[in-house]
Amino acid sequence: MYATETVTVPTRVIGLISGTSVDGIDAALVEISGGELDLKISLLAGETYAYTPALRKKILDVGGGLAVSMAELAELDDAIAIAFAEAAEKIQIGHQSATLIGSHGQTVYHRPPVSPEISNKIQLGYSLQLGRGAVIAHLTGISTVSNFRVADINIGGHGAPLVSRVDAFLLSDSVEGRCIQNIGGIGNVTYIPPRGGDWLSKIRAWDTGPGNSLLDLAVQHLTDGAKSYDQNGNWAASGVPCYSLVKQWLQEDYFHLPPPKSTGRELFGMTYLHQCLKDAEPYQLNPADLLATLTELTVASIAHSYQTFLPQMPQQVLLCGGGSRNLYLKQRLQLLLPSLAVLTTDEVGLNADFKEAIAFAVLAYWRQMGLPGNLPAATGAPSEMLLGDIQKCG
Ligand SMILES: Nc1ncnc2c1ncn2[C@@H]1O[C@H](COP(=O)(O)OP(=O)(O)OP(=O)(O)O)[C@@H](O)[C@H]1O
Ligand SMILES: CC(=O)N[C@H]1[C@@H]2OC[C@@H](O2)[C@@H](O)[C@@H]1O[C@H](C)C(=O)O
Repeated sequence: MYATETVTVPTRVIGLISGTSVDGIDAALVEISGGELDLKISLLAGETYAYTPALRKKILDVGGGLAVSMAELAELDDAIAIAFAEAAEKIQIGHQSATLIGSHGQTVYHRPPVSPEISNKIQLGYSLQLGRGAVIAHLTGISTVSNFRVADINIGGHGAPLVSRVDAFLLSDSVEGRCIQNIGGIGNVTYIPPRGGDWLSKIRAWDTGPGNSLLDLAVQHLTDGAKSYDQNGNWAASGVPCYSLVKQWLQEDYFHLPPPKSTGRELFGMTYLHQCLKDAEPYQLNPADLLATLTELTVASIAHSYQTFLPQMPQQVLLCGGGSRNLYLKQRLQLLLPSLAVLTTDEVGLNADFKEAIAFAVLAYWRQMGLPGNLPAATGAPSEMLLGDIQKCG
């Protein structure tokens, strides 16, 4: 991989994503300049716009395997695109208009590829993000890049994680080695050695496994849907983890699979939680202990993956995503990784809540400039690719 520097005029770009938590559309209005090594961003506005409860339920049902007709699927695709276009309109209020949108859309299905090392029946991956770019472009009048994962998947990659190339150019440091750890519904990491020499070729990235997905589902289960998550991890903090269960759960095949690898709610979803609840029955855990144990699984799977798959331990872990607001989880991760400083990306100047939305703004900007968006070491693709379809407007 080689990297470019480019003289550019700052471009105003909107990044949009709804992640695996399906908690709403993250929108970031960003001013971007430079190419790769000289990439610069300035976040002008960031907001999360909740889906209507009906739309959220439909997305979770379809993502969870509910059979729908093709007409219903098309209707859902359009409804998501309309919600994304509304988010793009709202985030610009009080600001100069953007000239480009990068929209990740809503993942409703993700199947990693089957590689020759795993089976002789090779199979390309499949990843479906709803919320067509064409509808967003027509409604907003702004050229829209979408469908980011397909080009990487079509040549054998996982199509994820895609934020890693952006992490590399926005969050590398000349002295400290860093792990950028997103804790959304699913967790992912980008390992970045200190800048210099052949640092780019040493970057590694993969999906670490569950982020908040099992925790959120457990909270909903324990409160009969009255609560959707454990704020700041307060409930879990009042419990005690059951280490025998954590040890048993860490035997999950996914945690032992070498990177590149990706996953989703298809694995770490409702069926998985039900199995965890069944495994927990003999221990008669109270709700707080159960949440503490599931939190421990998230942090232990992250720490285990660093110890197993990183070429070298970094000096810092920079957390981002909603899980970075879970103080108990952060504290537990620090205990498991005592030699590293566990911080958030906010502490190095990049908003931890909107990093993914910012990343898709940058990916759209690179697409427009003709620069690649994937990192083969992260996705397993054999080469760098231009990512996303451009839907021009006007
Ligand atoms: N203050 C908080 N305390 C504890 N947990 C929080 C807090 N704020 C957010 N979260 C957790 O973060 C989750 C949302 O995280 P985020 O928006 O990063 O996920 P996502 O982007 O949908 O997922 P992914 O990165 O997998 O696509 C919530 O569902 C909740 O579990
Ligand atoms: C298929 C899909 O949407 N995957 C997400 C998901 O959420 C976290 C993890 O799993 C991740 O790697 C990926 O998203 C981020 C934005 C990425 O591609 O970098």
